[in-house]
Amino acid sequence: MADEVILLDFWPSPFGMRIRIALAEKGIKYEYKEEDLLSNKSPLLLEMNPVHKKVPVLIHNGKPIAESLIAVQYIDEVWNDKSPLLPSDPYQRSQARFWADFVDKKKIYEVAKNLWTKKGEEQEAAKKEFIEIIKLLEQELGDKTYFGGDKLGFVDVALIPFYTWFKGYEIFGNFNVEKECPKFIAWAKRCIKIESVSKSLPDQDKVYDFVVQIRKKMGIE
Ligand SMILES: N[C@@H](CCC(=O)N[C@@H](CS)C(=O)NCC(=O)O)C(=O)O
Repeated sequence: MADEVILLDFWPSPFGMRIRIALAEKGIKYEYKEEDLLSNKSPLLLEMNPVHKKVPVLIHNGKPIAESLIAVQYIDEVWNDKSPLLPSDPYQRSQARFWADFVDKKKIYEVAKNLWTKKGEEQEAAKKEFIEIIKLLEQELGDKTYFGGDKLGFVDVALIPFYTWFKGYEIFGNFNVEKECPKFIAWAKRCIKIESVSKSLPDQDKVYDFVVQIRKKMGIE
């Protein structure tokens, strides 16, 4: 019997984008179910992720896997015959996990939210922190084409979705990431040329319009 794969997601979610890329890398067909997080959470989401009540949730043959980095690793383990995302060497694998975890521990999403929701000192502090995080990632990238080496890997999948939000960060934060971190932007541009990435990510203009809409809802001028 064929696998049943469902992704509960919300289109601008960078966490959901990770799972979309991983599924695309493996060539897995799935049903995409959009959660409208701007209105009520669906009974299905509450049932499938009763602990965090957040998207994304991957549902494989009726069983839920929540938390995007865990779901991406699950995909890599279950469909292990194609496009491995994590290295086979245990040490290299630990390092890939370290840097993907770094992305979440540093809370890029929350730091960046202060770029487009705050002004003055708070916004300046967010800008500084954001650039510091990106510079550390640039160091880790070093001379590699991707974090995964010569092909897309776990850290690339964890990180590239945030690039779709950069237009909003830069316009409302009034700064230019490429000026500060050209190597990072060159990496992002390489990633979005890959088919599994390009077909899984919304374009920056669409996410920017979403940011504008949320700012309006929050009453930010
Ligand atoms: N650590 C989680 C983060 C998921 C997350 O923050 N999802 C957001 C959408 S981008 C959400 O569902 N928010 C709804 C809420 O917080 O109630 C993951 O990696 O999956």
